[in-house]
Amino acid sequence: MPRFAANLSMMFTEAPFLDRFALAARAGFKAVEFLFPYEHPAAEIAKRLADNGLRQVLFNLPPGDWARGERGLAALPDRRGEFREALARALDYAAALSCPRLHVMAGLRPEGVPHDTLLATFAANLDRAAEECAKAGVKPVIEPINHRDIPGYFLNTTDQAAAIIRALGPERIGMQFDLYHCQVTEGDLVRRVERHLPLIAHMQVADTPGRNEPGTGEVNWPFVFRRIDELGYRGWIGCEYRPAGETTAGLGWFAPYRNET
Ligand SMILES: O=C(O)[C@H](O)C(=O)CO
Ligand SMILES: [Mg+2]
Repeated sequence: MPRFAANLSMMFTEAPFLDRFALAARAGFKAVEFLFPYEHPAAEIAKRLADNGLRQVLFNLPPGDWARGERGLAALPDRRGEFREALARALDYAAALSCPRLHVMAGLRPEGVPHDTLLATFAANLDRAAEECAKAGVKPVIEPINHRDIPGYFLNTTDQAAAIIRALGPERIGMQFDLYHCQVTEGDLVRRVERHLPLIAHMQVADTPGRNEPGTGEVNWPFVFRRIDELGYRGWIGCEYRPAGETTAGLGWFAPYRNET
């Protein structure tokens, strides 16, 4: 059965961030992910994880100035120093939280910079991240993101991500396969999971078109989850969705999987 992790950046937002760990545990989750932990001391988050019997399965490197619209640094040639600092900071938190995956966000395509320059920067930064992460027992992951949610994001399709991962080594870099983004950009979900399965190191889910919980939109999730299980995927699926209403009221979809996490 698939294993689901609560995304504490998008779920349980009825409560302050540090209180969401207990709510996720009470709802039956055994693992969590979120976007960014950096507003809180790592020790504080580690305590919440321990107190609630939760595993941390993923979070993101610092993305630049998120409030100003920045969405990652890794493909930006003039931000390489900042990327190195972001990587070091993320690895400090990953050690404190025993987190096995770090999402390396590529960033938005700057005007007038050739694609090959961005790609070479992304590859060089990922190569460095893979080296540093390997020493810490962490796997960096990259995620294709649809251009409706993040116009201009550098990494957009699963094939683009797969080519980068294969060039750098799938044992060093993994794919963060967000089923929501794949449905928006490419569709053909199950065939794309089958195609990229050897490269997939983390998954995320939200229904389309609203990015709400599974069962609120157009995808037959019981079929997709059953196929993912049949394919032998044993990683985590992060619930990176905006609850349509109160979080626990929307967890009916999770009931068949609750004991698996
Ligand atoms: O938005 C997403 O799907 C990504 O997972 C993310 O980390 C932030 O953009
Ligand atoms: Mg995602």
